[in-house]
Amino acid sequence: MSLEVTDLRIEIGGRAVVDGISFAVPDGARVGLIGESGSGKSLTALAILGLLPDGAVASGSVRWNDREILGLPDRELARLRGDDIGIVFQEPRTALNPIRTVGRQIGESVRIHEKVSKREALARAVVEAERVALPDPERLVSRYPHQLSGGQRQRVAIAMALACRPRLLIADEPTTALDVTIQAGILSLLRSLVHDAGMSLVFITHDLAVLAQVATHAVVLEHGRVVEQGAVEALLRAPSSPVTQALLRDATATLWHPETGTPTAIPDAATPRPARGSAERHPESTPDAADQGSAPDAGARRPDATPAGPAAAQDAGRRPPETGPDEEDTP
Ligand SMILES: Nc1ncnc2c1ncn2[C@@H]1O[C@H](COP(=O)(O)OP(=O)(O)OP(=O)(O)O)[C@@H](O)[C@H]1O
Repeated sequence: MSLEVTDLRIEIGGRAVVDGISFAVPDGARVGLIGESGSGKSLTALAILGLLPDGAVASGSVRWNDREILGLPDRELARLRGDDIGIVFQEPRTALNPIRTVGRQIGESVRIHEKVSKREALARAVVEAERVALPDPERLVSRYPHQLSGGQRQRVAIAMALACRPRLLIADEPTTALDVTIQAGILSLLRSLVHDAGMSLVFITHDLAVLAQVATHAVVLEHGRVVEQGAVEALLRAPSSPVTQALLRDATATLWHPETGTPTAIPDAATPRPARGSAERHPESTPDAADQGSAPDAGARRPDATPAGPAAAQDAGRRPPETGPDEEDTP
């Protein structure tokens, strides 16, 4: 199933905040929307999902599986969200209901879309929690969001988004609110889940280094317009627009010191994947200790403490950082 956005325009108060954006996400593709704050990334995603704020008017075309979905009635869009298209937002705290157990919340998305009993939904919640590598899923489903760490909450939000096996996942800055070590674990999980399910991905970020870890194609936005798009590898090697060049400078600063590393060595989603059976293809087999809790020493691998060089960057992107077992359930 493919997504095609053509000449999308969004006006708010007579101002064109998204001004003729076009891009395609073929079946199974992983596309990043990248740009500075205010470039129109989130509104583009919200328009695709039919979730634009009041006062925003969209025109152009959004085709999902060859069907026009821009302007569909709310009821049909609601069915599409969850059934076909999953969503993960930046701040899991706001996506989760603080007074409901996480099991009930994961199960709820299953119940709404698959009309199963409460008991079945809870059983599915355990399976889904396991799928996103949450520790001790049987016990975890009876906990409340505030009892989990930030990384665990984001895993719950991902489980909710994927519970009904959507064909497209839209993730809007899903790791921006997380510590850099936790970020790596979530990115690796997302990449594995999307790859293993053959899902398509639209990943929104302002960080080219993050984008390079999950997407193979990037659409660069500025002031609501596409300034450049192409394979991530090509953009990293030869960014043509000043915007992409600036994003690349910022990205390299995020992960390693540019004077000792080369930008093309940013962990790259196009890099061949390890053989089946490895931890990366089966994230559930190796719970990522780094985001099982807010590790007291999590800052030890913040950008300024990260060893310089591409190897360090690759390390940050691919290997679950090691932390002690006593960090596991710390909220
Ligand atoms: N509800 C709103 N009312 C008025 N203007 C809005 C609203 N939402 C977004 N905008 C404006 O639309 C433009 C694009 O916003 P959008 O949130 O899509 O940008 P973004 O690239 O996702 O930025 P960020 O990375 O900060 O989330 C910005 O100029 C923003 O100020």
